[in-house]
Amino acid sequence: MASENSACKVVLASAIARNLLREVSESLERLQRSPLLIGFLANDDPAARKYAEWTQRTCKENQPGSNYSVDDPSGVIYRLAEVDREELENRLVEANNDRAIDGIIVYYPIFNNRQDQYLQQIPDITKDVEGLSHKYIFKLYHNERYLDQSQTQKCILPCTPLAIVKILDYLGTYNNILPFGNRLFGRTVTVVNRSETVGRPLAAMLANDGALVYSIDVTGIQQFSRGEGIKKKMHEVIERDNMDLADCLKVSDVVISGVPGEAFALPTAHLKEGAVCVNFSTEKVQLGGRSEVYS
Ligand SMILES: NC(=O)C1=CN([C@@H]2O[C@H](COP(=O)(O)OP(=O)(O)OC[C@H]3O[C@@H](n4cnc5c(N)ncnc54)[C@H](O)[C@@H]3O)[C@@H](O)[C@H]2O)C=CC1
Ligand SMILES: Nc1nc(=O)c2c([nH]1)NC[C@@H]1CN(c3ccc(C(=O)N[C@@H](CCC(=O)O)C(=O)O)cc3)C=[N+]21
Repeated sequence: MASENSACKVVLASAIARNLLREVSESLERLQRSPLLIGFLANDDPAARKYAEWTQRTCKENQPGSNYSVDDPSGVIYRLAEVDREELENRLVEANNDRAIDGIIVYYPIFNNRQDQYLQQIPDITKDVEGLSHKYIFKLYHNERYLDQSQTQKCILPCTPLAIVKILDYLGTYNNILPFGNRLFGRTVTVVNRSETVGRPLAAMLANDGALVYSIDVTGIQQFSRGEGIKKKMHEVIERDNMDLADCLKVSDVVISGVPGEAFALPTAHLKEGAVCVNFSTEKVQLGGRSEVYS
């Protein structure tokens, strides 16, 4: 977050991503063959098309070495499938049965109604790269990190909440003296957004990691936490009708915003000294502003 205050530091996500991309290419090199990711585009949504282009670009950037070629790819191979939305369900079933396909991504919205939730459940869980299968979502909320008893298969987490976790880990918000799964103990976080794709899973993940989280949306404030001394196995949610955004900011070590549109203003005067601020919205956050902007 930019400021003339010299104690402030702006950190770009690209610097954080560099280390992670190295990890990705190292693990790709250990594979017997390059994984194939198929992206299904079945709408005219410009944001979805952009996201499909970004997926393709990221796959190319993850080629080990610089001599990537379509004929000799080594890394993640990406195939874009532009399909009619009425055909999508059958194409997904085919992709599930096709042993050459390792990962499936579907660009939403398709029908922009509950049929999209139905479609989310079609990709096989072993190919669902976005973690949209109900089993993954259930495990996220229930703080179960593995698919199997012997803990060999980690659950897939939604990418934007996971990216924010990685950012906070890089910045030292995770206390690595504590055991994994409890490393946010003692931290207070405000998340301004409670969408089903980002804000709500993020609040749950941070609370499951031990944080006290204030989750803010247009309807009000909820507290996500594992209770006093993080004694509970998974987070619980309590309505916090008595609090406003300023109350949350004053006690938060971390503030995460993701409000769509350009109008949202973060009342920076209420920020705690040394607070870490992350914005995942496509639009910039206005700085300053009144404390009751969320309502
Ligand atoms: N960087 C990334 O990877 C991603 C970025 N985005 C961006 O993040 C933003 C949000 O995306 P979604 O969560 O999908 O949007 P959404 O529209 O589904 O949800 C918006 C959330 O913000 C809350 N909200 C809206 N105005 C508010 C206000 N004034 N005060 C407090 N809460 C308010 C709503 O109640 C809702 O919980 C968009 O700009 C989107 O483009 C979304 C997904 C990934
Ligand atoms: N199954 C599915 N999953 C999605 O995650 C999904 C989707 N369908 N359909 C389309 C929307 C749109 N979307 C965005 C991703 C990044 C930014 C974003 O903000 N990106 C960065 C830049 C990213 C870059 O340049 O690599 C930015 O604009 O600053 C916004 C929006 C995800 N979507």
